[in-house]
Amino acid sequence: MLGSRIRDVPDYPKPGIVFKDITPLLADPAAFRVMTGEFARQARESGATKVVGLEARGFILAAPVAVAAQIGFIPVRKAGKLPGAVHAVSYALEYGEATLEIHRDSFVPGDRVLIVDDVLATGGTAAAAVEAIRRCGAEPVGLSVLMELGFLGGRGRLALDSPSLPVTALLTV
Ligand SMILES: O=P(O)(O)OC[C@H]1O[C@H](OP(=O)(O)OP(=O)(O)O)[C@H](O)[C@@H]1O
Ligand SMILES: Nc1ncnc2[nH]cnc12
Repeated sequence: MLGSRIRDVPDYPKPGIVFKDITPLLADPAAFRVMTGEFARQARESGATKVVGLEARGFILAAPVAVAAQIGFIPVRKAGKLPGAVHAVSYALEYGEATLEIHRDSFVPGDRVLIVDDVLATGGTAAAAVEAIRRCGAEPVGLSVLMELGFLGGRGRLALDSPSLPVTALLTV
């Protein structure tokens, strides 16, 4: 049901990339509710005390999870968007390079953090988020994504740095 709401867009944003467009899913309230409920269940089962969303599509998915699971939402933003003191991590993703940032004071001691995003491709973005959270002194307890592009090896890449981090995908291609 969720898979039928994701649209393939060939050659976007670059030739050779098949872009997984989640906007049809976001426009379908039943599908959005199913997805949010599944992520919220994972948040509860992992004992997460915070949900991190990755700008920009990750924000849309993670914010309702935080509300449903009744835990705080923490934004990881692209460089230059957060007003406070930040930790910054640069990384490569399937179709480019970027720097993400997180407020240094995002967490309290003992916080357990579930990262929520739409797509796990090469794993560069997720690995950078894990590093940023750790630099803040908090513990990542899971990565939950809507769709994993298995052929790009993101899960294996994450396992190199974080062998015990549970990675859960609602859909895998
Ligand atoms: O596994 P990777 O190869 O790192 O790719 C996955 C990331 O790529 C996309 O983010 P993008 O930077 O395009 O941001 P957006 O949400 O602002 O479109 C997607 O939302 C993931 O965060
Ligand atoms: N193929 C893809 N589709 C959508 N988002 C992505 N992020 C990285 N690769 C992607």
